[in-house]
Amino acid sequence: MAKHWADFQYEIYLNGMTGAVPRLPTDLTRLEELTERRLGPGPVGYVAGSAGDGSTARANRAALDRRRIVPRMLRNVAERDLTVEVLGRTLPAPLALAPVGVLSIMHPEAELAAARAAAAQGVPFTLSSASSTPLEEVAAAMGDAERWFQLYWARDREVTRSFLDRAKASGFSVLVVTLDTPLLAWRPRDLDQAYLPFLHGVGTANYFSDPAFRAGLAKPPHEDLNAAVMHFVGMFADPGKTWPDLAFLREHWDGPIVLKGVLHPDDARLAADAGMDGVVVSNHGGRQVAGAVAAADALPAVARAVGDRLTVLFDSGVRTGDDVFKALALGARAVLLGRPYVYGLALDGQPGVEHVIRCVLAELDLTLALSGHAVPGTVGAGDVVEA
Ligand SMILES: Cc1cc2nc3c(=O)[nH]c(=O)nc-3n(C[C@H](O)[C@H](O)[C@H](O)COP(=O)(O)O)c2cc1C
Ligand SMILES: O=C(O)C(=O)c1ccccc1
Repeated sequence: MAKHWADFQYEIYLNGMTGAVPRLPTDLTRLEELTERRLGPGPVGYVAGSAGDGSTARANRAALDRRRIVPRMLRNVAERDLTVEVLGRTLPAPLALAPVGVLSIMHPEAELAAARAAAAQGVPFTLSSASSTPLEEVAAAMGDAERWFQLYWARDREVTRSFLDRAKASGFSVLVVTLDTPLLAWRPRDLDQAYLPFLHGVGTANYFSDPAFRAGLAKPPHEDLNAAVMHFVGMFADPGKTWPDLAFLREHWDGPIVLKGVLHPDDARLAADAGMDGVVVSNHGGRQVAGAVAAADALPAVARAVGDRLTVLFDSGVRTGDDVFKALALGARAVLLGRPYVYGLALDGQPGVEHVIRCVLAELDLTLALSGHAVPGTVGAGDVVEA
């Protein structure tokens, strides 16, 4: 019998009767405010903030809220199984942790705590290129648990090639190439606080430890931090890239490649034509293009265009289990969870991230069951309406 994630519900009730309450609330939408109280406005501003006036981040939420689930009855949901096949591997649920850089601004154990939490729950962890911890250390903390590597596609080919080699050698299976951040967007909240973590060297661990990156420096990073940071700023992303450049990545990465930040169906078709394995329909949590289409509004057309050729993943605005359900109904095979786990990390390290994962999946399990689904695969367009 498959694991019932919903059992977490009675675990909380029964523990609560003996006076043991969860250290974090089960309403995950409260975590941002709690984190702000704990850490102050700079770090939380960076995580919670978005591009421009914040309209894209709000649109992400509105697009999910506007979809309403239409539950079906009497369909035998006694035995449920949230397992899904994604990119050739079996995941315990249609969920992975999204790549989030600079996690040390949230918690001293940063990516190590988040990766251990994901591993403990069996959920894939996606490590950002801009992690605060070198990828080899994160891999070592994960045993043989499923891990994906997010690539910021550097201007410098040798650095990119070195990252791919290192990620491969450290057992990262899926390459997630982020396309929507060739430049950092206009982010007023960070501008007004003059708060940008990587200008202090945070989130540069993979670069500063990389032989190909260091070859471009006159002095090692610890001797001239400013020069190393400016070298990073000038090369970690490349606005000059075009679709034919993907051949280089396809040539140097044997496993699945997923393009993150696709919103237009034609871009999804180009991804398939370039030999990619999947896309993440995402607007980077509203952090890149102010005024962009909500990710959930873009999802159905992308799924219709390439759903039979590519694995379609989704992020941007997912906060609860019912959001995951809605994403499945709109055409996603699985969902990446972003900010909620980052707040769980800030508030309680590894246990905080595990709490967030377990809450989302318990709620998803219950939403599926109460809507008439024993498995994610039966969820479809007919299960939601647009209100
Ligand atoms: C603080 C922060 C840092 C992020 N860093 C990265 C990153 O390094 N690479 C990347 O591909 N996406 C990054 N993202 C975007 C996430 O992967 C994801 O697309 C986004 O958080 C989804 O939106 P949501 O958190 O509102 O659900 C970052 C997001 C946040 C909030
Ligand atoms: O802040 C972000 O959204 C992001 O993607 C990023 C980019 C560079 C370094 C760290 C995070």
